[in-house]
Amino acid sequence: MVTTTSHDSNLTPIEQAKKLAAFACAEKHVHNGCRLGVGSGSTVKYLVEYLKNAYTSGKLTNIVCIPTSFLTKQWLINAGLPTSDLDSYPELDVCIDGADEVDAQYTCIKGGGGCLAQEKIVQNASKHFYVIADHLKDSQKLGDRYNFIPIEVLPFAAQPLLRSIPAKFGGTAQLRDAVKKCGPIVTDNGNFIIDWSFEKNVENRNWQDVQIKLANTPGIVETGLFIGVTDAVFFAYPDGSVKELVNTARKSST
Ligand SMILES: O=C(CO)[C@H](O)[C@H](O)COP(=O)(O)O
Repeated sequence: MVTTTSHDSNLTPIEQAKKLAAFACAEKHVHNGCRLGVGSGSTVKYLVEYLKNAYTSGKLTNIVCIPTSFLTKQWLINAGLPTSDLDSYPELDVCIDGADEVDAQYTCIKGGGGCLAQEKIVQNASKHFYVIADHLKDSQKLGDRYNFIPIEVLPFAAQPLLRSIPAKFGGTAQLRDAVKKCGPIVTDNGNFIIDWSFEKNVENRNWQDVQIKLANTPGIVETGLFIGVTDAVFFAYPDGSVKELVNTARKSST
């Protein structure tokens, strides 16, 4: 029996929404033979559930999954899904990932789970990028829903960057602390995360310009800003509805 239904009455409304978004997106955009980038985070866990069901039932065949984090890799392996890496599959068809916030221009903040560098690398290797999210991540303007931009930095550069990022761009910056470890979070790449709380009252901020300046700063590995790369977002609501918002600007450029 194919069990790709997404309804689960044991889930809270918000978890149910995450699951609905993941299932609806995968149902539409993951095809047989797909080389699939698999994002990170609690919404992606439902994507892995969908893939496991569809793959073991024979509904999906010949797929290969490329994880964006250590934890996603473990989930994929435990689910018995064919799992590989960018060394073997440097070009992917589709990447599906969660987000912390998506604005009206489809710009995303990612990295709440600290996996932003590998997520961006896998997204960049993929022809299409789809975001799955519950409705709480849907915003008009970055900052309406989420408070900071995660930035992965080399540990060697962390202290100067904690001063220079707010000095150049405003707001405040802090090193992300691990919960059960005495010290900062260490990413899958051995780096630290600076959470930059940007000022919310800046009108028409040019995020592309901010991204370019941050990316050109020595010691910054990557930022959680995903600009101009999202083909569509699947937002799901606790009432069971799912909206696919297609980025028409992106469609005409691909
Ligand atoms: O970017 C991410 C991890 O680095 C996640 O996709 C983002 O934080 C959303 O996570 P969740 O689905 O748990 O809300």
